Amino acid sequence: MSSFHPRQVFPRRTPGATPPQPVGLSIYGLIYLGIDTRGKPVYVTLMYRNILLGGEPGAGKSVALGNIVAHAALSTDVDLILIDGKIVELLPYAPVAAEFVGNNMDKALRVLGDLQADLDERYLHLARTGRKKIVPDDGFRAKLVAIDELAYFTVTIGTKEQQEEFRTLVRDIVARGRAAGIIVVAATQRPSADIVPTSLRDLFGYRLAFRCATDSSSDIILGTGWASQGHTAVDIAPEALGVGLLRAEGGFPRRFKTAFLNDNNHKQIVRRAMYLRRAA
Ligand SMILES: Nc1ncnc2c1ncn2[C@@H]1O[C@H](COP(=O)(O)OP(=O)(O)OP(=O)(O)O)[C@@H](O)[C@H]1O
Repeated sequence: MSSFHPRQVFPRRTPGATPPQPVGLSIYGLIYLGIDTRGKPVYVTLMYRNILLGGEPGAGKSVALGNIVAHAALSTDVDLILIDGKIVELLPYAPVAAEFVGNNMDKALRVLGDLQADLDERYLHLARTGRKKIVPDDGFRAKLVAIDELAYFTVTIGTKEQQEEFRTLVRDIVARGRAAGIIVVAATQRPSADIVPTSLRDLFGYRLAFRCATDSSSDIILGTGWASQGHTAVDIAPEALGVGLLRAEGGFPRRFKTAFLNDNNHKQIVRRAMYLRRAA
């Protein structure tokens, strides 16, 4: 499995040497998220998984989401579907996205509807071949769906019916997508039971809680009972931007700080991703 290393994406050039072949990352590889309290790197593997990010406004969700989207952009084996109610967070990646949705409920529903139809086709293929998950040889490309601010589409914009339709589509894509090579990365600054009901939360293999106002909000992301065992995102200091608790399926929450890519880093990554994707 490949892990992110700047040399891999920006290979060293020797004057006069044959230019190196462009080398991208892979969505099947490890995705670098940051560094833990013992100084160890923290990675996630998102293929066949989903990740939920929650926490107070300004706690670091978009930065973490940006790290994941950056890795996916540099991975030529995945298509990006970006749904960003705030528009500005993911907009820099629009040039390398298969779909970019801003604050537009109709478009969000259309894009999610298309994903659901794609999902049906993938499951039909799995049924025909008698297998349980899509592999690269099946000819279906992996897709990464990043949603920045779930609540924006489930309580703020659109009609009640549209919000319900959005919820239903997201739940189906999260539930069935992992085996079919469709990954969902969803963020919310409102970790409450109406935005993230337990039945939806439990479908996410990875949960990442940034600073939360209450133990119950922290538990809504990490899972019921963790706060009472001392694992709560409430005790993250307000000034500890980018510090969060990451829990992988069946594991203990692990405290770490996300890597930080500034606007210029993102611009460079998008340029590189455009080049890699053209060459692929
Ligand atoms: N790992 C980090 N290292 C340094 N600074 C960080 C880190 N993570 C976040 N920050 C700082 O905190 C600010 C807010 O982070 P971010 O936009 O990710 O928050 P958010 O949780 O997405 O907020 P909102 O819900 O309001 O969108 C960033 O602009 C950045 O200045």
